[in-house]
Amino acid sequence: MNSVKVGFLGPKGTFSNQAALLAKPDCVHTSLPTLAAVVEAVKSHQVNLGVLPIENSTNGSVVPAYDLLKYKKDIIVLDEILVPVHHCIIGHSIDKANRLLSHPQAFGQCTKWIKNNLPNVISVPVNSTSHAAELASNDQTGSKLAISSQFCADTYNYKVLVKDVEDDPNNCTRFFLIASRVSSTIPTVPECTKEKKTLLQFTISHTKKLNHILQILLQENAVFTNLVTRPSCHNPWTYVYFIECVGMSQALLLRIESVCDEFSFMGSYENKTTTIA
Ligand SMILES: O=C(O)C(=O)C[C@]1(C(=O)O)C=C[C@@H](O)C=C1
Repeated sequence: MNSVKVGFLGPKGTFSNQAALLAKPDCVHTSLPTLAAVVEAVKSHQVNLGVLPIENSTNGSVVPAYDLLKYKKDIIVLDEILVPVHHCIIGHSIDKANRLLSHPQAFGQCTKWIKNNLPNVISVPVNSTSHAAELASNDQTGSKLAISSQFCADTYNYKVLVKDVEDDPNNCTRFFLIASRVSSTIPTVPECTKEKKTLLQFTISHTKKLNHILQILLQENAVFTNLVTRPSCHNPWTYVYFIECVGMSQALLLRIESVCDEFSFMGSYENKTTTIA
């Protein structure tokens, strides 16, 4: 066990906990109550690393995670971690239930099962799948169910009523492994190379500059793997852009930066999702 601390959205038993164990099995894993607490713990060096759910293959971008990365020049992404996500129903009784608890992302990944099996049950969003499982398992009235994981059920010996309720059996969530850009214990300035995936964050003075940036990427055969926009929160209908692409180079970074108002190279890491054929 090494002394490097990895923060994750807890309590223990979340998919974020699984991501931390997958990425850094020999580190100290620190449970935190919210995604904001994970980012803050990294920034304040309470932990050396953090895992942040960023995108699900069924439900799309984890918007709160992107909003936590907005304008954060002191956070760097060191890696992406893919966790297969199989949801189960935890609780005491399907028939008595009138509330279904889980993380909001989980509801969006289990829409078919919920519609077919619990059409009249009220979905109640809570901070994480393991918190949901704790509430449902401790509810003696039997009125609460949770969407959570077998990992969580095994961790606390909770009762699993139904397995694999996700819409897509290939359901998978992508996590960023984040660190403080100014870290004494972690090498945090990954080299930007053509083979790796690179994450950039920027703002532009006019949307037509996005065309220019796309043209620059096209000229250099860089391949887009993801593009997310979030409101700038400075002026209506202006955005912070997060782009990931393979084939970035230092020279390309400088050309893109010259077009942007604000620009941040947020990290470069092994591409685990996109075949660049
Ligand atoms: O609640 C958890 O178990 C989490 O780790 C969060 C989270 C997410 O934010 O997407 C992670 C993976 C799943 O997609 C469901 C929820």
